[in-house]
Amino acid sequence: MKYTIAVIPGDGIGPEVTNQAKKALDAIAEVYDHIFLYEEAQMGACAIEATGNPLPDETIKTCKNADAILFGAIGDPKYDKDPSAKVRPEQGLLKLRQTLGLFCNVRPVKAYDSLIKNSPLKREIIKGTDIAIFRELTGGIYFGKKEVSEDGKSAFDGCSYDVEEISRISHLAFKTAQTRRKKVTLVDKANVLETSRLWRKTVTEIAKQYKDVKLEFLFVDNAAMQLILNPKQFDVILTENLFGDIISDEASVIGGSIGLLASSSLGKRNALFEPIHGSFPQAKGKDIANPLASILSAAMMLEHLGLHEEADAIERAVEKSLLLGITTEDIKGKNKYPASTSKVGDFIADYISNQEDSNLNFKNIHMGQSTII
Ligand SMILES: NC(=O)C1=CN([C@@H]2O[C@H](COP(=O)(O)OP(=O)(O)OC[C@H]3O[C@@H](n4cnc5c(N)ncnc54)[C@H](O)[C@@H]3O)[C@@H](O)[C@H]2O)C=CC1
Ligand SMILES: CC(C)CC(=O)C(=O)O
Ligand SMILES: [Mg+2]
Repeated sequence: MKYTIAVIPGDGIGPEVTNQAKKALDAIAEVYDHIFLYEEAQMGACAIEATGNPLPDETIKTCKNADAILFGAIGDPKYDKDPSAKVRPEQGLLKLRQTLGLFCNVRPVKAYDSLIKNSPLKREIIKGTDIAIFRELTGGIYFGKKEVSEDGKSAFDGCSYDVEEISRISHLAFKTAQTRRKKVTLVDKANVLETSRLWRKTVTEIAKQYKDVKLEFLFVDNAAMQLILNPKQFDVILTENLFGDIISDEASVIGGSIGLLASSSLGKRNALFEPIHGSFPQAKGKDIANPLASILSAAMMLEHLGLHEEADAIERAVEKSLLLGITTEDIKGKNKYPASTSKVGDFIADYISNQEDSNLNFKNIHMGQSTII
């Protein structure tokens, strides 16, 4: 089959990690006889430099016409250091999510057995953790009215949600829970916020349609603590935009690194796949960033396209790389011969191409010094 994939590499490490995801997809295309047509588009700081606009119309058009969108990351210190900048890379991403109506951001978090021994968290606490975070992506405070007073001495960010915005993601969260361990935890701040009280009321009503799913509530401050103390209590976490953004970065510690966490952003017509991390500018051009979150985002994209076997093939390759220690320094540490970004990508692609060959000798897979089997 032929698929058109809009690719938005973005800024910082975005292009490097997206290139590795494309290597994995190219290997899949070869093994499973597909054609992936990549249509590259600009967004973020690079788009501001080139056009003055963080989300050019051309990018929106490319995304709308594609079967799926693969995105790297945006963001640049030039804008982070300048609070008065009126045009910012992040506006591009927010506008794309809003324009395409990508309201449901799914962020899976799992503890890989092969990484648990190196975790700062206790083995018995994280072993077996498997959480799906459902983060609302086009509402809440990120999209509310913003104001700065004329004298610059006060600022305002409004947060609003309506029943429809809460309902559509909640149904997806409950349906997913039905295929998993049948539990949804709504994370909110309903002891303080009106928007959170609307979430509780709406989700409680919706839960009546999913009687086989248990619904629990946690305040976000407690949820942040519970994630570290007892992450196995969670199956599906359902939450609003800001809370989901924050607790998913926290939850990535359970997974071993933020460089491992992939996500899908789903709308009615379009779907975008991206790592949860940002543009990690300190690593730009150094070939040290972990590409696995981007590669696993490509796997989520294949799953979305109905290519289940192909998605599994990528996941198996990722698990193998973790098992063999063919990993970047965020997982391995700087002093233990970490593999570079591109070497990890090469390994994943080679493994996909050759995994049917049970006699594959991993020592020969272009890993140079990082081959330690
Ligand atoms: N979806 C997106 O495009 C996002 C963009 N950003 C933007 O990214 C820029 C940097 O933001 P930060 O807060 O520093 O977040 P970040 O996620 O880029 O980096 C935070 C830390 O996570 C680690 N990290 C991130 N990605 C990694 C990878 N692939 N491999 C290994 N380690 C990794 C690094 O230790 C890094 O210092 C900012 O301009 C921000 O606005 C931030 C979050 C999401
Ligand atoms: C860069 C922001 C717009 C959002 C963010 O941090 C995220 O989606 O993870
Ligand atoms: Mg974030």
